[in-house]
Amino acid sequence: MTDYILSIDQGTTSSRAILFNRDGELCATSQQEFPQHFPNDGWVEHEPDDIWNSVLSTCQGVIKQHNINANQIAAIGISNQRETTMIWDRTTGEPIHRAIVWQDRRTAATCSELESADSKNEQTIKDKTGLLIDPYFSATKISWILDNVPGAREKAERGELAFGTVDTFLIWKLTNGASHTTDATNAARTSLFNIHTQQWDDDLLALFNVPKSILPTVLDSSANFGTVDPQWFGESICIGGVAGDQHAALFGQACFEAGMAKSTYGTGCFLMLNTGKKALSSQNRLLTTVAYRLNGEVTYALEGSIFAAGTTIQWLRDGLKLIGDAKETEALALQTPSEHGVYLVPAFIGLGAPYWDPNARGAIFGLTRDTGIKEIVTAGLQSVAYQTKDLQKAMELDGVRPTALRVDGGMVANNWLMQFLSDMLGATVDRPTITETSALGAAQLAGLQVGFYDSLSQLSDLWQRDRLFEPSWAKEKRDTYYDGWLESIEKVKQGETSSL
Ligand SMILES: Nc1ncnc2c1ncn2[C@@H]1O[C@H](COP(=O)(O)OP(=O)(O)O)[C@@H](O)[C@H]1O
Ligand SMILES: O=P(O)(O)OC[C@H](O)CO
Repeated sequence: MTDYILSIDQGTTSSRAILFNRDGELCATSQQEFPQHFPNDGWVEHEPDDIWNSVLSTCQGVIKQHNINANQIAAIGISNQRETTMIWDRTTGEPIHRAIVWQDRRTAATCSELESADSKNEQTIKDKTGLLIDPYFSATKISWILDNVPGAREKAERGELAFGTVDTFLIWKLTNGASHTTDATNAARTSLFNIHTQQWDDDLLALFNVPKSILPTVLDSSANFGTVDPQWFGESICIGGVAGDQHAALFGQACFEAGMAKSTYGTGCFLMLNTGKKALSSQNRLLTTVAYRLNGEVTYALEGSIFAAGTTIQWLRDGLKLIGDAKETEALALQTPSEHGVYLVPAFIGLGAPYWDPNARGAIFGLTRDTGIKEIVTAGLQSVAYQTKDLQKAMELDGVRPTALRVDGGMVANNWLMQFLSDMLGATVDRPTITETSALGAAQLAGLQVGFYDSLSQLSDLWQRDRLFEPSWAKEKRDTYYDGWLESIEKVKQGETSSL
């Protein structure tokens, strides 16, 4: 009897393995952080071996911890940090460069050149991929590796190299090189995939100078991605579900109806709204993306991507040493007078949606002689809610308003922040019992593939509320707070970007 799904959640700062049972209950979890490398200003890299070893040991860890045999695992699901780019040798399996992480800004100049080379480029990319021109996405990272690792481009032209986002790399490793695949959600974040035709796009490959031979095969999010080599867990297990972590979280939050939205507060913050079978094109610099693809049928989403959420708390802890633990932020915020007037704009690596300004940098405004640790920490928490408000406003300008906002990620444990978020949005904020929704979504996608589950409505029924936060502020109060944020944003912007 196979009783479990093993879910891998490979995130930006840590890898997690979680065992779920048929009822979607979390049975065991193991997590391992790994080093971040910052070799140059704005560069962020991961060592592929660190990613692989942390995934392997956390998977082996949960199997041992829950004292099960690997033959009790029906399938494996993978949810992963998106856009992060790896290229390896097809024969040896050796990466030819460290992974270039989604946060990395080294290709900012390449992106500006692409924009100025031809005014049509931005529109072409937007029409085909739903994305903007930004170093965030994989395409310019791939080209950078091919141009900067000696001999790489020639090898790629000869078909000797393989590209993958983290999902593809893990599938390759787990199957011992037998499967070079990805799913439609991950492909949709490369800038090379046409989200309407669901094909790698020759025009985009030419524009970004990427040879087709290095690309993986794109499958549904629930599909047979290959069989895990028995050397890793002692059994052959099917990899049945794969999705980028934000897409997996939308799925794990059971946002299956158009209008339903989730917002994940981890390292960054990503708000995704299900738009159904319609790929809604934003006029306010939000992204159009594949929510998930099942049986060849695509469900689309509108996404707002914020680069700094939990990162801000980590910076307050590790950089400024104002706190010893992220949990302390809640008690400090509770002690802070509400009219403190401090705004912290965490544009550490520029601003993401809806501003998309890679050159903006962070700042703290409104300091007085009274300002202390608690005001700065509170302003850090509030910046997360203000940025979500920016996304809500952009969505409203695009004519959509989430019917429900379900939240997840490490930061949602903070009740003060969730209440402030609800007050700032003027909307209810719904927190589920399982906040490991990326892992849950990947497990459910895998479970659908192997018959563990048979319908989306069955999965909807498994979703359970922990707590609903309701807005308590009058509009005037909300506007006063938010206006101060918008003024602060205007002061840090460097480029010609959108204004809200
Ligand atoms: N109680 C809390 N209040 C505020 N932030 C928190 C709290 N607990 C955790 N965090 C922040 O949440 C982040 C971790 O969330 P997680 O979803 O695990 O991130 P990721 O998957 O991106 O690595 C960290 O940046 C941490 O600082
Ligand atoms: O690792 P996370 O959870 O911060 O997610 C990263 C995103 O997928 C980047 O697009």
